[in-house]
Amino acid sequence: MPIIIGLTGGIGSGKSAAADLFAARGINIVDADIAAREVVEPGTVALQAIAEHFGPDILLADASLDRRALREIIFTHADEKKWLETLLHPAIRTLIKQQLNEASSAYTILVSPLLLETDQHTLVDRLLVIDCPEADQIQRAAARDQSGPERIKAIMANQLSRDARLAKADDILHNHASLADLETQVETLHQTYLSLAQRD
Ligand SMILES: CC(C)(COP(=O)(O)OP(=O)(O)OC[C@H]1O[C@@H](n2cnc3c(N)ncnc32)[C@H](O)[C@@H]1O)[C@@H](O)C(=O)NCCC(=O)NCCS
Ligand SMILES: Nc1ncnc2c1ncn2[C@@H]1O[C@H](COP(=O)(O)OP(=O)(O)OP(=O)(O)O)[C@@H](O)[C@H]1O
Repeated sequence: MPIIIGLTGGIGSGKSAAADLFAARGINIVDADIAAREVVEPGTVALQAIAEHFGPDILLADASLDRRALREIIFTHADEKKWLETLLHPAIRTLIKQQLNEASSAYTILVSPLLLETDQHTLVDRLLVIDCPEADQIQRAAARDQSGPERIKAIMANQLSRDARLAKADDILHNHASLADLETQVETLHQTYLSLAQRD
């Protein structure tokens, strides 16, 4: 199996932006946030369990999950977050493993906000952390999600601290400057990973 690079970072740190730059270089990306959406699509057992637990108001008119409503609940009620994670994380892991097995590029990237908070880190060979000042995380995520800074801070409080994440990194992308600057760093790492993949 090709080497798997785990890409993680806090909300709004630039994981998707970095993953897009690796994808543009032909690298297969497995994205835990996308897997997390797939396991709750209409018709899944997980969505049915969520509707039974939180009540039918958690569904939109088209029977899909009201993600904004669930987000409000789980980041203000720790017990409900635990319940949801116990339901979803095993299903997300199974789907991620399946998608990693299907990857065919020289190396593969698993991008996940909770790589270190869950057992997903056991699926990767090397850890790439994307990092930026917390003020940038809050400003970028709030602008992207049309959400208040307090909401973003509440999510950050449920994720590993910046220092704890950096302490575990094999490689770091410093995303405090422009997207062009990020691309320069991605290109350098891409060459490193290609060399590592050839050695394997
Ligand atoms: C609560 C939900 C419905 C909110 O959906 P929404 O579309 O608003 O956000 P999205 O899924 O794009 O997540 C945005 C960001 O929130 C953060 N986040 C999401 N879930 C969690 C969590 N359980 N703990 C900490 N941070 C989280 C991540 O940084 C993520 O990138 C959704 O995030 C969810 O189902 N979370 C539980 C599953 C999970 O843990 N997913 C994370 C990937 S494994
Ligand atoms: N260096 C940068 N300069 C300006 N904007 C940036 C930069 N990096 C990322 N962004 C923007 O900031 C926002 C957050 O980035 P992105 O969505 O990649 O973060 P993420 O880590 O994937 O977040 P999440 O954990 O919520 O999935 C996006 O709108 C993105 O385009």
